[in-house]
Amino acid sequence: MHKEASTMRIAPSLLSADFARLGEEVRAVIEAGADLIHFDVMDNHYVPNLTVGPLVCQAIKPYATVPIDVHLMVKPVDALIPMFAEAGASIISFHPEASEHVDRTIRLIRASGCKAGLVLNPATPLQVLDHVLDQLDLVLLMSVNPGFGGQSFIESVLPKIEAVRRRIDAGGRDIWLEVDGGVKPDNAQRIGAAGADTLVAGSAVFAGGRYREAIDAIRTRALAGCAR
Ligand SMILES: O=C(CO)[C@@H](O)[C@H](O)COP(=O)(O)O
Ligand SMILES: [Fe+2]
Repeated sequence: MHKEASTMRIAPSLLSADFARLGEEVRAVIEAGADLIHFDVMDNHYVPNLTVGPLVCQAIKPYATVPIDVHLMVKPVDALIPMFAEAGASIISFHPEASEHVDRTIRLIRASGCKAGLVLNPATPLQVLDHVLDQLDLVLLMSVNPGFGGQSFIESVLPKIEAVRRRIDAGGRDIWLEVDGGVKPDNAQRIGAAGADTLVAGSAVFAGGRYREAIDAIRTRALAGCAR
């Protein structure tokens, strides 16, 4: 299935939420129109930062009436997959550099009942998709180097989004194309025009405190880009 112009999912990243009130934050962004909850897991090994694990995913699950989109920035990755599936993840994405056997890790995610995503850093070549794209439910393109919220969007990722969109459309399967890092109302139109259908936004949603305004602005501008 090719991208429909009306599809633009917004996934607020909890990395910029108030961690003392995570359940309420999850509820608030869903009420404000979030389609997914993006849950960033960092291990201070694959990336130089440390966040949260399956226990916290399990704790927010009762508040999450939309799918939890787990972004694993951990190495090694396989042992955590069944734990996150058990904790309520709907989508689990990982970085190919963090797995010795990418095909096996994708199969593990799907066998655990979750949708599988592969995450490409800004400098990761598209060739990593070559033999696995038809097994994926989602491709996540990083538009910052992973590890921190609040960084600036790396413009050179735009042609990469276009290239992945072409590959997905050529394959004819419904694979989501998610973009993560530095997404703001200001650049959402260009990201939508390049072919993304799912946008992660952390600081842009949580920093201003006006969740609905921020989510609506990102979605409206991204959809305007699709319509061009
Ligand atoms: O995975 C990551 C960072 O590694 C992201 O999900 C960020 O948390 C997004 O935050 P903003 O760039 O939107 O502030
Ligand atoms: Fe992320």
